[in-house]
Amino acid sequence: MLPRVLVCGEIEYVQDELEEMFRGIAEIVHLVSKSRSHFLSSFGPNGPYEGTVALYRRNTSSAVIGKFDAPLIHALADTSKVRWIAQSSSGYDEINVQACKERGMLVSNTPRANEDATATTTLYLMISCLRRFSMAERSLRSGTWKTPCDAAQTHDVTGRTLGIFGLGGIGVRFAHLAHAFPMRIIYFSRRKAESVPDWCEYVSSLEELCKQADVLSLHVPLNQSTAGIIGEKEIRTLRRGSVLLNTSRGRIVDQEAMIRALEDGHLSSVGLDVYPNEPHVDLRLLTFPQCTLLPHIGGVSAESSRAKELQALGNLKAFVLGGVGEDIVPELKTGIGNSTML
Ligand SMILES: O=C(O)C(=O)CO
Repeated sequence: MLPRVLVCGEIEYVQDELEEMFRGIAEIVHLVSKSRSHFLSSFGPNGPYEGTVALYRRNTSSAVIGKFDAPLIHALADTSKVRWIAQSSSGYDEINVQACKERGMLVSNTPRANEDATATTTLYLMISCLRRFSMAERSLRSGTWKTPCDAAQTHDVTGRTLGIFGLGGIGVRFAHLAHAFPMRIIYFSRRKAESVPDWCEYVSSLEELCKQADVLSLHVPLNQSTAGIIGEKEIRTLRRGSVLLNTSRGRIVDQEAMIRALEDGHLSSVGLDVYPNEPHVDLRLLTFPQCTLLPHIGGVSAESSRAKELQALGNLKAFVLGGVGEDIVPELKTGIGNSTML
C-alpha cells in the first residue's frame, strides 16, 4: 500500500500536475473533515487519513480544523504517522514549530515563491501612501473628484530614505525595486546580509533604522522575538510624518501604538496588507483616508500562487521519496526552536 499524503486546503493551480507528481509514490487524499475532532480521529484504522505520512497545508484549512497549535500537533503525533508538514506560504506562524520539534515532525515553507509578488505589493503601498493614490481614487469613485486630496500632503518617492527591517528574500527584492527611484536604502537584520549591493547600507540597530528612515518597511517573520517589536518607542523614534509599511504579519506591530501615532499625526500614513486578527480589521483604521489598506493579498498572483503550490508539493515529494524534503524552516534546521505559534 502506498503511503498517503493529505491535502489540507485547496490546490488551485497545479491540479493537473498533482496526480502526475505523486503517481506510484503516494496516494493523495483530501481533507473531508468538518471539525477538528473529526480531523484528529480520522488517522486511525479505516479512517479516511489512515496511513498518512505527510501533510500539505494552507492557512485556509484553519477555518475548519483550526491552527496547527501545540494541542493539534501533539494529538497528530499521538494518532498518526505524519512526519512532515509542507506549509504552502512563506509565513508559518500558524504552525507551532516548537511542538513539531518535540514530536519529531519537520515543517517546510515556500520562501522564494512569492518574493516578487510581496515586494511589488510593498512598493505599491509605499507609492500609494506617499502620493496618496489610493485616497485619490476613492475620491474620484465617490464623485468628489480630487477632494479631499491636498498636494501639500503628497510627497515624491525619489530622494527619501527607505528603512527595511529584515533583509530576507522579500526585503532584498523590495530594495531592488525601490532603488530604481532612486531612494537612499538602509536596512537592519538579525545579521548583516552577505552579497548585498553597496547602495543598501546596513545600520547597527532597529533604533538607528527608525531614526533615519522616512519610510519603514517590515519584512521579518512573526515569532516570539518579533511579536510587537514595532511598538510605541520604535514608532516615536521615526521622524514626524513618516510612513509605516507592513506586508509581513500584523502582530509584528503594536496596533494601538500605531493608531495613536496616526491620530496625532506622528505617522503621516500607513500601508498595510496584514492585520493582527485577520480577517477582522480594526474599524479605526478605516477612519484614516490617507492610509492604503489591502486584504492580505501581498503574495497573491497567478504566477506566485502556482509557484507556491509546486514548491510545497515538491518538498512533500522529496520527503516521501527520500525521507527529507527541502525548505525546512530555520528553527528546525538549526535546532534553536525559538519560534512558537502566537
Ligand atoms: O506567503 C505568505 O506567508 C504571505 O503571507 C503572502 O502574502
